[in-house]
Parts: sequence; C-alpha cells; structure tokens
Amino acid sequence: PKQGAHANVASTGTGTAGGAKVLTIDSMNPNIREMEYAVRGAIPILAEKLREQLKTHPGSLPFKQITACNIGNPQQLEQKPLTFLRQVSALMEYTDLLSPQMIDTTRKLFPEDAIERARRNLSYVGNAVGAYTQSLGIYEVRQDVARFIEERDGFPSSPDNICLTSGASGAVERVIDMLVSSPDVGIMIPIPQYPLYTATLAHVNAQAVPYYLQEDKDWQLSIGDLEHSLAEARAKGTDVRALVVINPGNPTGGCLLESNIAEIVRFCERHRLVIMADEVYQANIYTETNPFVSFKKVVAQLGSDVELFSFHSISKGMVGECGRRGGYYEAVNIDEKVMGQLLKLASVSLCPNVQGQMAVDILVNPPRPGDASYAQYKAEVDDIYESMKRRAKKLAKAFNSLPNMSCNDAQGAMYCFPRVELPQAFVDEAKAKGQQPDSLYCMQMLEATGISVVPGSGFGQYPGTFHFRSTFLPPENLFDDFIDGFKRFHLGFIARYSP
Ligand SMILES: Cc1ncc(COP(=O)(O)O)c(CN[C@@H]2CONC2=O)c1O
Repeated sequence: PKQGAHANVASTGTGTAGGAKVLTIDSMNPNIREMEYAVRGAIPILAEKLREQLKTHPGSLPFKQITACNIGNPQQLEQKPLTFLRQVSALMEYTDLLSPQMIDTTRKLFPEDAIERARRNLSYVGNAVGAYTQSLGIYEVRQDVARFIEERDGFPSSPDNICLTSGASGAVERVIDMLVSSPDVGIMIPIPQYPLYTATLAHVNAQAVPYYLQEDKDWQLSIGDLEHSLAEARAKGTDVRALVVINPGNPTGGCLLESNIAEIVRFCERHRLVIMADEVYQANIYTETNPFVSFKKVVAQLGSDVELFSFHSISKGMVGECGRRGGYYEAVNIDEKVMGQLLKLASVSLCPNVQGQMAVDILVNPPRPGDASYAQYKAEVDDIYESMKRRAKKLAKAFNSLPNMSCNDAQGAMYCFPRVELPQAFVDEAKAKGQQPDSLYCMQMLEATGISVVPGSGFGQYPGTFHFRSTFLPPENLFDDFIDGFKRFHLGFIARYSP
C-alpha cells in the first residue's frame, strides 16, 4: 500500500442514515488530533509521494531516487539482516523443515546451532509460533534478557522484572500511561528529544517538562538546568513524577558520561522522580571516550532505591529488525502492586509479537564462541558496526566542511543533528509563509535532492537555533553521492541568500 494511502481514503457518502459522520476531525479525541510525530511528518510524507512519482514518471524530478534519511530504518537502506536470526526465524515459521521427512535436506541448508535454537524456541511456544504467549513474554526469553543485563552490568537482574514488548515504543507508552493519573502530571524530557515522548504525553494529556541538552558540550546534560526546569514546573503546580533520558541520544547522538549518569540518579532520588532510561542505541557507540554505561548499573553501584524503567529494542544496534517489532523494559525498585498493574495492562493486549520476542532472544543471547554460527554472526555484526562508525564520522565531517553549518560528532545512535545558521532573509520568508524555517529548508532540500530528513523543530531545539536530523544509513557505495547531493543543495541555498 502506498505510504499515506490511509489519508486519501475517499469519502463514502454520508455514513449514518443520511446524517453527518459520527467520527469527524472535530468530534475525535483532541489529544490525538494535537499530537505530532515529525519523524514521519510532512516531509517524509511528501518524499513518499515523490517516490511514487519517480515510479510513474521517471525523469520528472531533478534526482533519480528518494534517499530516506528521516528514519533509523537500516534495512530500508540495504543493510543486510543477520543470517542466524533469519535462519532461526525461517525454521520457526515453517516447522516442516524440522520434520523427520525434511531434516536431512534442512541440515544441508541450515547450521546445526540454528536448528537447535529453533527447536529450543519452539519448545517454549508449544511448537506453535502462531500462538499467544504469556502477556509479559516468554519466560525463558525474559531469563535470557536478565542474564544479558547481569553480564553487561555485573549486578543481579530478575526475569520477573523484565517485560517483553512489540518494540520499545509500546513499552514507553505503557510506562507513561501508568505514570499519568491527571492532566497535572508532568514528565521531564530532553530537548531535543525523540518525538515519541512529546507525542505520547500529548496523547495522554500530560505535561512535557523540557530540559535542554547542551550542544556546546557534546549534548551533555546539565544538572543545574534540571534543577531549574523542575523547580519552575513544580512552582506552577505541575506534579512532576518522572525524568526521561535517551542515552545514546536521539536526535543528538550524545552519549552520557558515567559521572553525569550518577548525578542524574542522585537528582532523581533527591526530587523523587522515576527514571525512564531509553537505551535502545546502547550498542551504537562510536567513541572510546564515552562508552555506554547503563542507568541500571549506576543505580545498582550507588545502592540507590530510585525507581527505574530501562528500555531496549531489536530495531537498533546492529540487528536493525525495525519492522519485526521486538523490545523490552526492565523495571527496578518498582512497587509490587504497580508491577501487578503493569501485568494487567500487558494482558489487555494479550502478548508481544512472538517473532519479535525470538529476535530479542538472539539480541541478548547471540551465538557464542564455539557455536557453528559464531564466526559468521560476529563477522556480520562487526562489518555493520565498522561501516556505521565510518559513515557517522564521514557525515559529521561533511556537515562541518560547509558554511553556516556545524555538527557534533555522533558519539552514538544513528543520526547527525547539524546546526544550520539560516540567513535572516530566509527566516523571514519562512515565517511569512507560516512555516518553521528549518522545515522549509528541509522541504527545499527534498525537492532539490530527494534527500528526506527531519527538521530540528520536530525534536525541539534551543530558541533561535535551527537544526535538522539526518541518519547516516545510506549504503556506503551511495554515500558519496548522497553527501555531494546535499553539499550542492546547501551551497546553492547559501549563495541564494547571501548578499
Ligand atoms: C530513542 C528511541 N526510543 C524508542 C524508539 C522506538 O523503537 P521501537 O522500534 O523498538 O519501537 C526509537 C525508534 N527510532 C525512530 C524510528 O527510526 N528513527 C527514529 O527516530 C528511538 O529512536
């Protein structure tokens, strides 16, 4: 189906017995009408229309293809899936391959450890990958997640505190839903932030309490700014209950130092804030100076009783299985009765996606040294990692080589978030059109180059500054063309607006 086709559904007449529609843009839930999610906003939607136009009218645009840099969707940009994961999935989907009649043929096509893993996983679901599982997810997978966390941090983790979900998005939405008991409730979010947070807070009619990340300090977080933002919100009567941290950062790519994390934990203890640690990019680290340290590890090291939810996903890292929908949260120091309510909430949507759960298991429990697939799995992961690291540095360097542009290196995640000094004449032109200046800049970029990025206004930014977010996911064989196309656009843009 065409992207956005849903939005073009033809009206089928008057609906109820000749009367006006019951469900209209005015009668719908106003929270949903007001919420925004720029990662798939106006510019990506136009990009999909232009993609269709290139199919039906080749040569009708000044570029050959759309380069979707608006979304961290690696396999849309030719990243190969991990072989072992797909082998196990295939065997679990078509279990005849494991039958006595076919197993000899299967053994010619699949390594022994993939066969064993598929058989083990199938035993968890009664050999029926199409059946519902437990609401919190398959217990044995939750055990593997807990072991992964213990190995990563060196502190205990219990499967009873792990909940598998169909992606981290659903986990975040569920926790925010639990926290928000009235419109007075506020949750502190970084600016710039991944708009899942502002969208979800709008959806549940809660207050977003912003704190600014410091661009001139590699996007580190300032405790002084947290204190100020919290005091201001509470003085206005907002019931601030939680603090969101995205580490490594989206869209910023910043990775918090352990000392900064400890300060944040103490801040949340002091002010009784639940920590929501979004760590979906924990494997996407490209710098030795800022290695990934989990909030769970620091909370355990400090012996803190602060309440913590940590989120992870199969969509990022080197796995990149975005559409397969898999993820989890770990709940630490959460009240037992609340845990019971979280179970109830999970049970309403029956269970997380089963193949997503199995992919989580491979994420946290990959082939080990000595396994038949270990060498290939490690080689594939290393190749993807090294390529991402090269592309991250190359894109930031390209942005920094241009006039009116500066960009912090991506220490982690999948994005560069350059700052653009937009000429005042252009800013005035955009405002006269009722548009955000960086949004108009990105729209002109798309129309000139086919590159689809997201304006900084879609993530929030310090007033008076302008940014955009681009992934560094275009495949390396097309990367130079991608950068050249962008450079040509930007230099032409600056020339047009320079006196
Ligand atoms: C910080 C962060 N948290 C959660 C999610 C959701 O992950 P799931 O796929 O597991 O629900 C994303 C997805 N990143 C979006 C999607 O691609 N580009 C983005 O900015 C993200 O960037």
